[in-house]
Amino acid sequence: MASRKKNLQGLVAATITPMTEHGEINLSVIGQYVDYLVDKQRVKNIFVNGTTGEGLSLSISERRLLAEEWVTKGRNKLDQVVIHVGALSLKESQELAQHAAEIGADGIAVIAPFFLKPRDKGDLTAFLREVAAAAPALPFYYYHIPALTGVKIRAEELLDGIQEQIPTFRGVKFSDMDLLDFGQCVDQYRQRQFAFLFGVDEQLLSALVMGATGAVGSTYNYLGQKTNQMLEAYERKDLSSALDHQFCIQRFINFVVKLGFGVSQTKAIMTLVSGIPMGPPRLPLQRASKEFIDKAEAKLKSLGFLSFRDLKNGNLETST
Ligand SMILES: CC(=O)N[C@@H]([C@@H](O)[C@H](O)[C@H](O)CO)[C@@H](O)CC(=O)C(=O)O
Repeated sequence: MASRKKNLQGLVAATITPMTEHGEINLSVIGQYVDYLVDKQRVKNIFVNGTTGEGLSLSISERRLLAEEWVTKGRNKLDQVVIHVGALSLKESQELAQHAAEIGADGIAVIAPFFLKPRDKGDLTAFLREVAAAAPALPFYYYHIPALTGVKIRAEELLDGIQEQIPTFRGVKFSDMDLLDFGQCVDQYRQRQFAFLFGVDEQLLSALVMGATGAVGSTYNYLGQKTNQMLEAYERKDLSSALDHQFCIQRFINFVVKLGFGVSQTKAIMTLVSGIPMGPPRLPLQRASKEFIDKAEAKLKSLGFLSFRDLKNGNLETST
């Protein structure tokens, strides 16, 4: 049986994988990264080797090393470390799941295999069940991200009967804009105490209204503090303040989306805001352009998201 640890809730940062200028994973900054999330962003849960972490662009041994480092450095500091173990190969996914259990991770998540795809719910459930079985003591989350996997099976459909197939099933990480599907997951399965983790940061307030119990996302690396303020306002039923916070977050995301936003740009923004070097992305992704970085920096400053006191290695010029 999966441990009855407290449900994964609140903000979960989808961690970036720091890399050296030569494109190797850079484990040396992970301790600093954990402290930054906890102390500066008030984010105490992480989701490792997912989309933002370029998990599918890493080798299995790199994924193992990263998982180990995050678990080790997060010990006694973070609440939960969830490792994404999805892969195209069932064997690799099972190996990573087993490894996550061995190193003491708090949970695993899996995306749908996206090259030879499951045709229907039955195929997908069968794959997920085999991965979950490799780590029978770990809470299991389905990572629903149809725009990237191309697997369009609705989450609501998948959740029907899933615990009978996967006893360790604990929730869904829902990275899609279909609030009808999300709302119906909550409506039909909340009595099961599942975690409903929303993954579209710019729409989180709407998902909270629908019953989201937490959120996993890339922007919580550097807008965690701001998003926590929104969660607190929502919690005390101050919808007007919650909306102000959401709109402010949207102003930034809308701005960068128009410039072209993805994992490379997330790495550049996190480097700017935290002062911790995230390095370049791995091919086929290309570095964010200087033009993007300059514009993002100006926007961050204008929205008050850059605090110069926090900069550790002088990545930025001094403000005027
Ligand atoms: C497609 C994508 O990368 N979505 C992000 C969001 O956090 C996204 O960056 C944010 O909502 C801005 O659009 C997350 O859902 C991804 C995520 O949680 C992960 O890295 O595994």
